[in-house]
Amino acid sequence: MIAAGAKSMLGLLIASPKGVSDSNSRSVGVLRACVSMEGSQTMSHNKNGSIPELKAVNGHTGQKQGPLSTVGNSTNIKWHECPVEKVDRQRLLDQKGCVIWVTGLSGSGKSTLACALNQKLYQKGKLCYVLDGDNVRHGLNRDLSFKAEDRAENIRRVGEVAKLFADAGIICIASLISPYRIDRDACRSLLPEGDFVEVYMDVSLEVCEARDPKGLYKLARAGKIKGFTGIDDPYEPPLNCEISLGQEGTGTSPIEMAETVVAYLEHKGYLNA
Ligand SMILES: Nc1ncnc2c1ncn2[C@@H]1O[C@H](COP(=O)(O)OS(=O)(=O)O)[C@@H](OP(=O)(O)O)[C@H]1O
Ligand SMILES: Nc1ncnc2c1ncn2[C@@H]1O[C@H](COP(=O)(O)OP(=O)(O)O)[C@@H](O)[C@H]1O
Repeated sequence: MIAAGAKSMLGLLIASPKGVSDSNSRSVGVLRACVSMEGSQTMSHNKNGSIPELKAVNGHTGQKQGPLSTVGNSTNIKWHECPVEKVDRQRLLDQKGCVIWVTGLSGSGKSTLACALNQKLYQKGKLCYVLDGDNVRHGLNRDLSFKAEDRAENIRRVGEVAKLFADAGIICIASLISPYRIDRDACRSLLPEGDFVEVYMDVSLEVCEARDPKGLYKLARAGKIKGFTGIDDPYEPPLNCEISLGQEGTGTSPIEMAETVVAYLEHKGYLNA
């Protein structure tokens, strides 16, 4: 996709996470598309074979704007603006950054859908990243248990990370049980209207329990796992999600479900800048 001139270089660099939500719940940028060109070398990208012009070139590498703020326990902080903005990254990628939030019981098919969707979008040349609950608990969230406040913190962190990916212009697929409505709604409120797409895996407990691919329901029923979602811990289904999958009469294979989500994204204009 990227044809670089001999001495040109394009990198997606992860900058230090300075971002916090301001009062407008503005998207935060920590992924910066950095372009370095030497001499007359040029880089080509996108359909026209050229790097899109920056929306606003202000001749400096960044500046701190606005008054000092206090956000949570962080005092005397200032927002740092960069000349490369979300809109520029989106034009580079020819897509719009957003969060596909997949919620449902354990065994409802969240991870399977996330991977099938990632694959479909990849085949369309779209950049995605999957944040899977199980996987994120291997690293960033390894300090969290399954008690209610830790699940809330799990969702909050993944919501913030997903917001950063969306700000990077990436289609971020977050697949977590995320059992509590209030936590999912808090993640929704971090993003601009429309950029949070809640996908509910509407698969009954009976079906999930019959699948039981990890044997966890069996352990929970035997009392060997306490506080298991659906057994002795609650799951609150969404009231107003964008997409509901898994009901009788709709395409229920992972591929059909992924196609439903792709069609939604296409219809809403997320697959073009
Ligand atoms: N008590 C309890 N309740 C529910 N799930 C449990 C529990 N203990 C371990 N697991 C395993 O952890 C996976 C869910 O992690 P999540 O981060 O998605 O959960 S949550 O959103 O914080 O509720 C979940 O993975 P999935 O089956 O992919 O959903 C389980 O394998
Ligand atoms: N659409 C589907 N139809 C039938 N079985 C599915 C479907 N999606 C996933 N599965 C199966 O259900 C089990 C749980 O899927 P998984 O994606 O791991 O769920 P979750 O991430 O919600 O725990 C796996 O054995 C998987 O092969």
